[in-house]
Amino acid sequence: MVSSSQKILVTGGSGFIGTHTVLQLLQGGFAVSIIDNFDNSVIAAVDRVRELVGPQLSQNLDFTLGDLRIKDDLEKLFSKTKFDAVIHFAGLKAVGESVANPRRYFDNNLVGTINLYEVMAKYNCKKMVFSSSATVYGQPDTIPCVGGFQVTSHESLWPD
Ligand SMILES: O=c1ccn([C@@H]2O[C@H](COP(=O)(O)OP(=O)(O)O[C@H]3O[C@H](CO)[C@H](O)[C@H](O)[C@H]3O)[C@@H](O)[C@H]2O)c(=O)[nH]1
Repeated sequence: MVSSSQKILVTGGSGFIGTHTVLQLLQGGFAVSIIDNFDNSVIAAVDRVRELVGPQLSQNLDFTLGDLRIKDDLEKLFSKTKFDAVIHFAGLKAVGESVANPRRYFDNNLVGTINLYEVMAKYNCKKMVFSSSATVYGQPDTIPCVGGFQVTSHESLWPD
């Protein structure tokens, strides 16, 4: 493995924003672990990241096929690796589907995130970047949204 300063767990790291983030992290000298259940991605996305960073930095990337709803999947990861931080992208995000099937969204997004927090706490991992959504701002008067915007009443269950 190439020398790297910190180890970051990226949940949902084979998804759209996840792969871009993993690429930047590897190029920035971090070691990265991805956990993803391939609900909305494929292994080819991880292979492409490896291709882009090259064989040397690829040694700093490992992948686990796992599901945040299954706490044991997280336990296995955290018990063998000390993570400096977690970046959490593993979530479902189709607004229409979240209204049609709220239980699926509750399980994936809420239960998965609670499991993640609990296992992080157990292993004393205290840094988390949570990827939220601009939909928490409803229909803002101006774009782009910035952090100080008021969070409004939501138009669907999903941002909640
Ligand atoms: O329970 C789940 C649900 C999803 N995933 C994975 O999470 C990744 C999510 O990536 P997508 O390409 O579907 O989504 P985006 O990268 O575009 O979405 C990102 O930005 C969204 C905001 O717009 C949300 O914050 C979301 O969590 C975050 O991944 C996918 O690989 C999917 O397989 C899991 O591993 N577990």
